[in-house]
Amino acid sequence: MKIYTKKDLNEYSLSLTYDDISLVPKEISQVKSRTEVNIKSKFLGIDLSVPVLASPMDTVCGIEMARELNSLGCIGIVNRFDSSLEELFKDEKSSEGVQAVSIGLNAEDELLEKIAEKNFLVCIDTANANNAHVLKKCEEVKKKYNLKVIIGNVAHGETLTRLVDAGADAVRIGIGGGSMCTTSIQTGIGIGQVSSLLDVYFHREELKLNIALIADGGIKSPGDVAKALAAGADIVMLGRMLAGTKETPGEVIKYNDQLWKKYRGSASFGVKMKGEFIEGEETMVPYKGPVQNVINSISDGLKSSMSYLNCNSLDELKHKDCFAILSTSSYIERLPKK
Ligand SMILES: NC(=O)C1=CN([C@@H]2O[C@H](COP(=O)(O)OP(=O)(O)OC[C@H]3O[C@@H](n4cnc5c(N)ncnc54)[C@H](OP(=O)(O)O)[C@@H]3O)[C@@H](O)[C@H]2O)C=CC1
Ligand SMILES: Nc1nc2c(ncn2[C@@H]2O[C@H](COP(=O)(O)O)[C@@H](O)[C@H]2O)c(=O)[nH]1
Repeated sequence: MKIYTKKDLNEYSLSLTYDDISLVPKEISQVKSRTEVNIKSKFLGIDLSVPVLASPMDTVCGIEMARELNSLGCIGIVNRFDSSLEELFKDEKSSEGVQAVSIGLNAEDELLEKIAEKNFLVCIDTANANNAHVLKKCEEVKKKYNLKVIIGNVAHGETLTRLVDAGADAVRIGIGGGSMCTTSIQTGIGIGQVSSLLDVYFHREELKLNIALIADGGIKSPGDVAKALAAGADIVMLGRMLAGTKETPGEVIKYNDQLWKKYRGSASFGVKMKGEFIEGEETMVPYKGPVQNVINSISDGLKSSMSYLNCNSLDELKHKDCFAILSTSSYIERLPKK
């Protein structure tokens, strides 16, 4: 069987996603215990214990989630759709423990000044970073307020230099791959998440650009987190994996003797409240309890993956370069059976 490097995968004829690839352990690991594996990193100057960002969706990240993730050594980006941003600036105490917020293209100076006072990380939350108006907003936020800026999304690395020139510090990679996403069905846009990530990764490396890469959408398990980081992401952005946890905004609902919480796309009817350009769905997900359980499971899975691959740091994982492409049967074989 061929062992693929990132470059091989990037040149593969078909677009690939997480379920198409696997990591291959092929050397003697020197790791004595998974507890010793170091998964610490820095993202735009912030120290992380686990390289996870919560997506700025209204059923994923409000103030409570952002605070809890901060205390767990991750980052939660407060969403722009509900009343969270208003609450955040109510008084001095309300923004304690929060590090990042999202804004739309129409964000005004009044809001940006408050954000700048707190020196928050700003995510310009749009579907398409390859848009002149998004780049203009990015330039404005950088020039006027000199904040760290995340923009997105992109599916390909072709325009990466333009994003960097506009001042972007990080980019969300992935169009059409989110679990609530109907963009591909509605528009025919988007490729597999792994191929998107690799393409942007190689553009960054070849052009020696200084921009952090966020693998955003389609990550379903700690194993997918490991694959995304091995494929070149600096951090992963999660929606579905964090949805349903105690700290997400929204009520816990009892139905058929089971507990549920709502999860919906930012371009769903429920968020937009008008029937134009709907590119997202809405669902109920089982209640999962504290988000700490999810983060612990990601931390364990990632450390274990790195131990198999003889990696002691995330930087080593990024340079491991040992992937397989899975046949459909070998993908199915790897799933637990009843
Ligand atoms: N990762 C992904 O694949 C996607 C993610 N999303 C998420 O949903 C959120 C809400 O999306 P949505 O309200 O549709 O749009 P955005 O919030 O991204 O809209 C940003 C602005 O861009 C304009 N625009 C022009 N062309 C497009 C386009 N092709 N897609 C989207 N906007 C466009 C919009 O105006 P007008 O509406 O008048 O055109 C709007 O003024 C996004 O912020 C993003 O987080 C949405 C779609 C895809
Ligand atoms: N096309 C759409 N994409 C959306 C929408 N809302 C969010 N998103 C994207 O999905 C990820 C989360 O993905 P998941 O697989 O972890 O659930 C999020 O960060 C956005 O990039 C939407 O309505 N339409």
